Amino acid sequence: KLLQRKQKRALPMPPSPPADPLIGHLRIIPEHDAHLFFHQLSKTYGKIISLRIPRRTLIILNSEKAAVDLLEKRSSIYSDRPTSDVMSLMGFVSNIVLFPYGENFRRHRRLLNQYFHQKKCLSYQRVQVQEARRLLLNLARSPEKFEDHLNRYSAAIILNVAHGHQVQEEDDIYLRIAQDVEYAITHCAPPGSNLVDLFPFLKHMPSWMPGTFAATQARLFRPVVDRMHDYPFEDAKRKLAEGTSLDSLLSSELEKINREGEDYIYSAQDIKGATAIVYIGGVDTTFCTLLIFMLAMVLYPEAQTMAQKELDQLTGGTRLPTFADRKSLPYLEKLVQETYRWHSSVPGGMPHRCMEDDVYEGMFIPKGSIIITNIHAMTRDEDVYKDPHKFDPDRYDRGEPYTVSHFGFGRRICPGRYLADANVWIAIASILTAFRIESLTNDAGKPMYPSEDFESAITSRPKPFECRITPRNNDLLT
Ligand code: HEM
Repeated sequence: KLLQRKQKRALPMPPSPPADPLIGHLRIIPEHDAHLFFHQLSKTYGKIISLRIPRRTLIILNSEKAAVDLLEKRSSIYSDRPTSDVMSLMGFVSNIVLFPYGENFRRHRRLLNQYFHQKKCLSYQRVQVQEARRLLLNLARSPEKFEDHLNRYSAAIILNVAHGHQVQEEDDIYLRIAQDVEYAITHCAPPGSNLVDLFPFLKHMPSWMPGTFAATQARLFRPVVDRMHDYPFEDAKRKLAEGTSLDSLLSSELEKINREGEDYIYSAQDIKGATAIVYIGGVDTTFCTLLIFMLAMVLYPEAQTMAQKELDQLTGGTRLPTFADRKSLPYLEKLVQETYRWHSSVPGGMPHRCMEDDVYEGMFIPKGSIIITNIHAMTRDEDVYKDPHKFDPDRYDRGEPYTVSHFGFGRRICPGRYLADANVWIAIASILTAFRIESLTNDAGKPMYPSEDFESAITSRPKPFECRITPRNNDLLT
């Protein structure tokens, strides 16, 4: 075994750009849009790259094949996560995203699977259809606020099925709490990417030391994060006592805690953590995907026309689509898949951690390496997709494959993917049936196309843009 280990360690690591002494590649890794930088590096150094920063090795995977070969086919050693001190300081303590691979991870995964496995998600279709209709009415009423409406849609479904809460038209307290938490997360930087995470010892330094900014911020934001965990739980307890609960993850779990008490395998803390992460993992990702779809429709009107023709043929223009129609809408399916591929809403993926020394294609991957799944590079891989920057649903007729990377990999694959995919599909199908989405025009009637710019933290969305959203058939909007 010792010999094997020595033989592995004698192999070269994946290629890297030149490094500085001591700090390695720390200086060249940008704080923002690292996925673009890593993609660029892959053009010079190959699709698997290693970077060194103090106390850590990063292995960047820029190809879907490598990610599947390692994170899925060897999932028993690639399903760990690097720790995030910032997120723990902020109060995300019972949060599956941050759990190392082990018993707690498995317990939480089982809990989420109970509520979000493929068949269970069929029971949420009624809520999804109802929220899609409300989305259309909101878009008809104030099309210029399309961002707000898409955000509300994405939140309303999660809050209904996970928290048992029905979003209010005005000033909803759940949305307000979530907004505060979103602000907190974006101001503390994504896990693994800031100084406190790279040098965990910094969090014990006084907060005036340079470089400890994120830790101070994290502590400041703690009450906001605590509220996201505590408020829904207390609210659900109250509703259960009053007999006014809606069926949801939270109400079912509370009933089990009440029934089984201390013997129940999930504690109040577990349930609070699970509902919080379903919100954090599920709302912004869905919202960003829908914004990406809107931008694609403005920039690629022909794809939109094709999808609308297909929808009109099926529905006769007299009704809105339902989930039962999905199989009969092949062009729409390609358009949805192309939305996932064209621009991923989680372009840098979530980091995994390798638990054993490993060898892949003759390259050594040391135990403890952080594995970055560069989904952006995978879905824009020129060896797989012709003109990858182009939004082109017809590419799949030429034999190009649907991407499998947008929901991540292996035992860490997104547990909410069935719910998410249905949220995205019914929203897109409904919007395209009811509205035409177009660029604004200048005084001479020429289209003023928005630029294809994105802003990214963990999730990525188009920079704010304007468009014209006009009803195609008012009868569908009553
Ligand atoms: C279009 C929407 C969504 C996208 C693009 C998306 C994407 C992802 C990705 C890329 C990961 C990382 C997987 C990995 O580590 O390899 C992930 C993890 C996760 N997602 Fe999603 N997601 C979406 C919606 C949802 C929804 C609706 C939920 C909740 C119901 C959810 C809950 C989670 C959780 C809890 C994790 C962490 C899993 C773990 O660490 O084991 N996501 N998602």
